[in-house]
Amino acid sequence: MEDQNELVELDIDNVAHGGVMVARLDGRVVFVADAIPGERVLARIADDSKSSFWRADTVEVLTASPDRRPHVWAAAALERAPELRAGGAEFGHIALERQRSLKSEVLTDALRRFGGITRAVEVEPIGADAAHDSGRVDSGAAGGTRWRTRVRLHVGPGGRVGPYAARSHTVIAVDDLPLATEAIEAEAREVAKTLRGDAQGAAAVEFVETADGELRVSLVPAERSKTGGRGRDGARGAGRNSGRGAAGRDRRGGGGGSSAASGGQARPGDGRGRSGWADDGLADDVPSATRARNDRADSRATGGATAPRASGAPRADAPATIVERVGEREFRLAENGFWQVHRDAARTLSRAVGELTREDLFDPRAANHDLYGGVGLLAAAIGDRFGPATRITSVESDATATDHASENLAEWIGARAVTGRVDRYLAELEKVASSDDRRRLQAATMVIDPPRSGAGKEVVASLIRLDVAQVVYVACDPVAFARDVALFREGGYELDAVRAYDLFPHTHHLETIGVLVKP
Ligand SMILES: C[S@@+](CC[C@H](N)C(=O)[O-])C[C@H]1O[C@@H](n2cnc3c(N)ncnc32)[C@H](O)[C@@H]1O
Repeated sequence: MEDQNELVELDIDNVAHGGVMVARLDGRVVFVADAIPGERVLARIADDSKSSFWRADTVEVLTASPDRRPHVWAAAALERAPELRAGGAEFGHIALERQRSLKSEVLTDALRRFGGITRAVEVEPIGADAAHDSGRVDSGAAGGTRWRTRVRLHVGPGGRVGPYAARSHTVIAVDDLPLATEAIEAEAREVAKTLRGDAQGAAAVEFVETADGELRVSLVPAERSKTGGRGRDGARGAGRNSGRGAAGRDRRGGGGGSSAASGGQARPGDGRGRSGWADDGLADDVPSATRARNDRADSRATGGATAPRASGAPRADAPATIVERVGEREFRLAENGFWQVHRDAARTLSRAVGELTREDLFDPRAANHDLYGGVGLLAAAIGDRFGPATRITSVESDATATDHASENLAEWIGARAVTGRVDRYLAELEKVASSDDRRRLQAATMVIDPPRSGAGKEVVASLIRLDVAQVVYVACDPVAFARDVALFREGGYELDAVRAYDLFPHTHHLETIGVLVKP
């Protein structure tokens, strides 16, 4: 029997959820990183502690897939020792089209195993990667790069700034950040130089570039970084010093983590692991010390690259408000607030939600909701699609986001934003709803965009009991989505339209939108 660190030859069978591939060794499942189905690889056993499955890292490709490409990020390539490969681009060695077909297999498999539905769903490219299909010119570079407008890097020993290595918390040095916007990459380079030797007590650095090119940088203090920042689930965490440019600002990521939960049996991880800048860092509660820095004009003057600047004046605790844009519409949000990571994601999701919501089931005067609403992005998409008379309530656990949602939705007189946990909000609604309320809820469209763990039993059960007309479900985890779909099906709903988007190229992540209706 092989041991950890032993080299084995493996034939790669298929893809698992979580960015790893499946091989078998003496009948045991082995989850293999940096491989492609159809390949034969030499792999090093990295974890043999579980009886049901092992993990391994590819060290050499013996028979290459025709879809193998030079890794989009040298820091994550096979040429590096597995423990020094950057995390957060676990599909970067695969042709983009094949990446999408692998994601499609994962979604299709999840729907079949967990949702009881046989339906193949294509994963569609977005932004510049879709431009050749649509004829539309989008921002960002093609080839799945330069889309990440939110990045978290970590500070290691000696003030080394970099991503975590894949599947570990080792901070590794990198020369570039090809998935990040060019401005973030340039800024990260400067910040890394500044912090080298004097990390200023920071454990992480978080970067945001807004739609208007404003760059915000935050230092996350060591004492608070362990509580994380905010992932897709919006969990609160780290405090930080924040400001525009060179050291002081933050945000979350959509891609990320060496997640897993392969098609239902053995699982290579918990699906929310952290790796590299894909670890969704989003911090809160910013104390003091801002570094004022490049604004858009500065960025332009320097071709997007921004020079470092010494720390500026201290600032108040409250995070600054930034502006993001979807088409002509502006969204105000806290600099550390949730916003989609890919520069074209907000637009893609807004459009998809508008298009997929069933018009025949939509009643503008019903008790429509945008659950897990953030700053109101999807409520606005519904308002834009169905007009000024649209009634819609956004429910969001983050009070600052709710305040911003109220502002962002101000043009719809029937729109309001509520701070609360969705499960509690719905439970209360069930308790207090009058018969008129119940009729309005029965006619309602519920947009739900929960964290990676999904809406879960309680929320789905409430929506079923409220007997709502349709649920437009935006999901960043295909397995959690499929599980919730199964619950809806048990409650008499069926999955109507479903589409999926490659919002996180070169990672294993994908976004799915499904509409659930009563047949
Ligand atoms: C995936 S984001 C979606 C936000 C928004 N729909 C968008 O696209 O910008 C999920 C949001 O849910 C919030 N959230 C997480 N758990 C929640 C809960 N149990 N109840 C209410 N909101 C929650 C987070 O703060 C975050 O803003």
